[in-house]
Amino acid sequence: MTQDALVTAARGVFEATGAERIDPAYVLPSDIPLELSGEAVRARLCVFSDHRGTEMVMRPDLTLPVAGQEAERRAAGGDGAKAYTYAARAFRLPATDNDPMEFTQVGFEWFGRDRTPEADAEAFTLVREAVAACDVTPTATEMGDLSVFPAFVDALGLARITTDLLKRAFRQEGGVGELLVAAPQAVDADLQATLDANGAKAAETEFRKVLEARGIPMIGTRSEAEIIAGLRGKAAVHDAGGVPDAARAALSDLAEVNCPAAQAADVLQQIADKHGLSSVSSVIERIARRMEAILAAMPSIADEARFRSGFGRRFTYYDGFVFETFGQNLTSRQPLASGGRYDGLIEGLSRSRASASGIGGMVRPDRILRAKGETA
Ligand SMILES: N[C@@H](Cc1c[nH]c[nH+]1)C(=O)O
Repeated sequence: MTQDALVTAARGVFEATGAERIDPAYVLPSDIPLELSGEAVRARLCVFSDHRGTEMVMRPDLTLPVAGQEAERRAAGGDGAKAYTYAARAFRLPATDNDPMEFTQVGFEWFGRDRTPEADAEAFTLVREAVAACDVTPTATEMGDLSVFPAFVDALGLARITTDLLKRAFRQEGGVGELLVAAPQAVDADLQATLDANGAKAAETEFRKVLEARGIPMIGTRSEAEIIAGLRGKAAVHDAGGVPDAARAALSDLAEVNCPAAQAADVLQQIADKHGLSSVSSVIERIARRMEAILAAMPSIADEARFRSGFGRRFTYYDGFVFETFGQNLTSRQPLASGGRYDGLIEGLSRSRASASGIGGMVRPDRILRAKGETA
């Protein structure tokens, strides 16, 4: 199959559901993708300035502009359940030699449907139908659920600042490992003025002085405000003597979860029982029901899918089920299909003028071609 034939095949699967075709804005103000992409994607955004010097960005995926358009529609009074489908170009700076800067994603986004585990399963199996229509054999699937870590943290009953810090750290590259050491390091002395500064602007000024004194340029993908918030949290946790032992033990067990997806609910339940965290049971129940529905529709997935507690940070907008599917000739950073749930995105993009559940998924025909050992 040529790449065009793959696009047609995948698109046919999504259009057969009755979803509306959409081709939203190519160019977005950069603040939206900057906030909502995880660090891995953020570093790869194609950014430029318009005539006023405002930073703009080429859409790094379709979920963001489709959700942006849907947020506008809902903020203007539109409602109901909506399903969209696209076969459209997205843009990211290549992470490897053989990755293109511009590529096609064929996918769908559903808004305003019930937030059920059965809907998660339906979205997953629809993506897999598109993969099957492309006649490629997946080699592996990774699953995760971004509501698990926050639920465990909440169940631990920690001080608010520690809870916030842990949740934020989970979303960042490197994860929470650094926070789970027994005796956390104090924040360096030269950063004290930043911590003591009054107000965000003053803190940023102090922070820039430290960077200058140390000769460090701001080249990372985290903003100054984010770094300072992280420093504040770390200092507070250090002052409090670190994350309490019982919480560290529970979160360390959680961080290690990497098992066949069909066992995920049981494995998580054992950790919850061991550490006496009964309030996570509804999240676990949801994972069990979702997997049951996926297995009922696709029994063969049992051998292919794994569940990892730390999985799913590529986009910050995900807040529930997430998955990626891989094939031959692709690295672990090059899924040929992926998707997930983002129930908070419409509310975020509309600045709370609207809210609606969201879930979607897509396939990448260029990678499917590679997985099949064919060239464009
Ligand atoms: N936009 C995601 C895939 C997705 C679609 N809908 C939900 N998730 C990506 O590019 O990886």
